[in-house]
Amino acid sequence: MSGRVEVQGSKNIALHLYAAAMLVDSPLVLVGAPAILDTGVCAQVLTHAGMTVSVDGGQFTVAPHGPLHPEIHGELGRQVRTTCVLASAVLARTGRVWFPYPGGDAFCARLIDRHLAAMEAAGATVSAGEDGIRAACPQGVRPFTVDVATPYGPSLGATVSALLLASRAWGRSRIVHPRVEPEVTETARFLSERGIHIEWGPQELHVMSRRDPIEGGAFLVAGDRIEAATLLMAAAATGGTLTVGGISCAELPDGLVGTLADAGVLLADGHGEVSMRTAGVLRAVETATGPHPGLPTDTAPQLAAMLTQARGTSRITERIYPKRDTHVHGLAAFGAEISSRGQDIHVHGATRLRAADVAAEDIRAVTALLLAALAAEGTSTIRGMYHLRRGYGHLLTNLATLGADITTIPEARP
Ligand SMILES: CC(=O)N[C@H]1[C@@H](OP(=O)(O)OP(=O)(O)OC[C@H]2O[C@@H](n3ccc(=O)[nH]c3=O)[C@H](O)[C@@H]2O)O[C@H](CO)[C@@H](O)[C@@H]1O
Ligand SMILES: C=C(OP(=O)(O)O)C(=O)O
Repeated sequence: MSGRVEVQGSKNIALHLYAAAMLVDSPLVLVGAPAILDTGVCAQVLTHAGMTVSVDGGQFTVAPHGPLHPEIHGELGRQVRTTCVLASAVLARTGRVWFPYPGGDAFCARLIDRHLAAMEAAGATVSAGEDGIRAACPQGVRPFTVDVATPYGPSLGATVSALLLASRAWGRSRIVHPRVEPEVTETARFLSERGIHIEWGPQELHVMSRRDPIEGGAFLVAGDRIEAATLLMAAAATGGTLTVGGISCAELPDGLVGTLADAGVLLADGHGEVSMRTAGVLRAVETATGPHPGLPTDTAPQLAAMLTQARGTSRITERIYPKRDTHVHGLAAFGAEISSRGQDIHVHGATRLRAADVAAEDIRAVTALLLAALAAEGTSTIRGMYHLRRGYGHLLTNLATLGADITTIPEARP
């Protein structure tokens, strides 16, 4: 598959900005909002909380009017991962909130204790029930110190929750062991541009907020580095060449660029685009996911699919989640020599994949299976497109532009 395509705005950056949007006191437009199911769900969450929201042509427009309803809608909140971050914004604004347990991909336990610790540190009494969690601080949130480290490294989501709480805590707050991922730095840039003073130390983040209104204005959502990685790997797995617009090499994490280079996938920076070619047959790699700028955990399933076409035995070690391997049995159905043991996934190649009928359980697993189907001989059927639509707006159209022949069949939602 070869050609030129554009990535849309980043799913995971946009999802955190939708939460930050609940802090503004005047209209805000997020430009480049991805056309994904999660964007629609967040728009409804904000509407339920009392904001006026419209989503049109990549513009997510939000206007506050009056006090917020202190609740994240139960059914909606259970559909996205950033529920605690959305709840932190409501708590920061109203001094109370009820929210359901988060949704998102269920590839393993995804704990939320650090989000709750940030709420408690900001003065809230937090009580967890069967259906959801209530947090209340009738006097409003106050400046605080919270450590967002977990056994798997600092939490990205909890860092953003703490940032949002600190932005309305009127004083100086400290976030210890923050996660420095683009989702965090872009949310911090959004807040800084709106008058929240943020200082980055080696192990700490200091946030100074004053009682001034937080103005909306406009903010551009950065390109989706995970979608770009998915497209690059799809082209590499099928022996093609590709140019991806809407992103630059500087936005691709070093761990991703280095792993691709080791596999023989060479990238070159253009003007706001990345070009890719392969240096002969793909080679096996030994790599591990890790904090930014390491190899993102959200690219590991697609990488496993690409490595089925690489000569030798590859090893991908997962360091963010204890186990993220729901793609492994699906790839094996295509004839891939792949196994999962503890945090390691081994792939032996190069394998001539054969068409398969498979079902995917989460967003990156579904794209890994799609990559395998494109590299395989024959026509495959992949179920679970709901997961794809949750995070990719026009991946199928992009793949078709590059030469894939894909037909979508309506299926019931899980
Ligand atoms: C640091 C990192 O790579 N984060 C990834 C994580 O973000 P997300 O924000 O969803 O997850 P976190 O960074 O919060 O979680 C990372 C790890 O910490 C644990 N944890 C988290 C919060 C908490 O309160 N307690 C706790 O123990 C989680 O179970 C997980 O093992 O998943 C997203 C979707 O795959 C990815 O886009 C992010 O890149
Ligand atoms: C797991 C992911 O998403 P979520 O956190 O929304 O489930 C992902 O983006 O790879």
